[in-house]
Amino acid sequence: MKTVVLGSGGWGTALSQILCDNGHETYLWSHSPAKAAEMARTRENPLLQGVHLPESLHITGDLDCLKGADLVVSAPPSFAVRETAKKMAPYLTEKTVVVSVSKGIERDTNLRLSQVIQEETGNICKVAVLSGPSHAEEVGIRLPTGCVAACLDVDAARFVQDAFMNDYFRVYTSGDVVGVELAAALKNVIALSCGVCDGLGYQDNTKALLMTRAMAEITRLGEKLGGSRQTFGGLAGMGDLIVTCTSMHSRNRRAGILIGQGKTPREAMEEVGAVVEGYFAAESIHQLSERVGVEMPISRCAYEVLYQGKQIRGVVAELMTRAKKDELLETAWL
Ligand SMILES: NC(=O)c1ccc[n+]([C@@H]2O[C@H](COP(=O)([O-])OP(=O)(O)OC[C@H]3O[C@@H](n4cnc5c(N)ncnc54)[C@H](O)[C@@H]3O)[C@@H](O)[C@H]2O)c1
Ligand SMILES: O=P(O)(O)OC[C@H](O)CO
Repeated sequence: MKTVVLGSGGWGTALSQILCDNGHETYLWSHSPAKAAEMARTRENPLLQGVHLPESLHITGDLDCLKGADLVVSAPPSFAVRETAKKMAPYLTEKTVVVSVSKGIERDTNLRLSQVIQEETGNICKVAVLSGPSHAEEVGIRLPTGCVAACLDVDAARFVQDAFMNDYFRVYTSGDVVGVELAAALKNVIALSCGVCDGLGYQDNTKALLMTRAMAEITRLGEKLGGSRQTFGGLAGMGDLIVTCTSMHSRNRRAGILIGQGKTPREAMEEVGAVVEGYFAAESIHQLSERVGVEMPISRCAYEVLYQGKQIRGVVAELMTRAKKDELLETAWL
């Protein structure tokens, strides 16, 4: 079949390689024609160092590659999902499946990214999401990885599973689009916070405390917004939280380390040099949790440090000395 990946960051590029490996006619589109030409010439993406892209991969800056596509992968950073969806819309038919792989929440509207795509494409096509513990750097060198393909339409979820699954990329299906998408966005704020702990010199006890209590608050908000509890204990939830909080591949964690060492959020993001979704998601999550009345102490503290200039050590002391709780009463997700 014909597949098109829109967005040539590390993740779009790694996914386009899987689709090539699986024998699909695959196009990787970059919003920068110059960048597309350079990648086509070198067969490399500087964001995915050491990976030589398959000769069968078509790399282009021309949106006409979308003509007749069976599967379209939406892979830009969250801030560009709406403009990318507007661009793809004229090419879609009722047979096209669009799969969103970006991890975030749209600023201003606080919509999930599949909702943004659905808004811009009408109900022409089916929209699925693909998420899980999956750093592009490792998928790029074909290390065993697992993800979840979620769609309300079971056939579309299976279609995505079939398109991507192979001996190094295992895909499970799910009907919980809301949970899978929220888990992806929410964990980025926690990965950034784990990085801050590293930057401060805190060690393993602190990070285990942070990750475990973060799961409780992520699940609280996710369920309130319509996600299934089980999803947060699965690959897209716990799995992605673990990988992002512990890996040096994580841009969110790396930005957090720099902030913990004293850099401002802006300086940290510039130094990381790739999209740090957790910074943007922190604001949306703060607004969403306030709107629906869900307590999220860790995410709120991250918001206060990132957007209100609160002192990190003061915030940590505040978290540690919150009102006393009973763990079983407070850990409904278990
Ligand atoms: N990198 C990963 O391991 C990984 C894994 C899973 C999900 N994701 C998610 O995928 C999304 C993309 O991340 P990434 O790591 O591929 O990005 P990246 O940081 O590697 O690169 C960002 C890319 O976005 C492109 N871009 C910038 N403005 C654009 C626009 N207006 N329209 C289209 N493209 C534009 C740039 O050309 C650049 O190539 C993010 O939401 C991220 O959370 C990333
Ligand atoms: O590099 P990060 O922090 O954006 O994380 C990438 C993926 O979400 C890991 O699954």
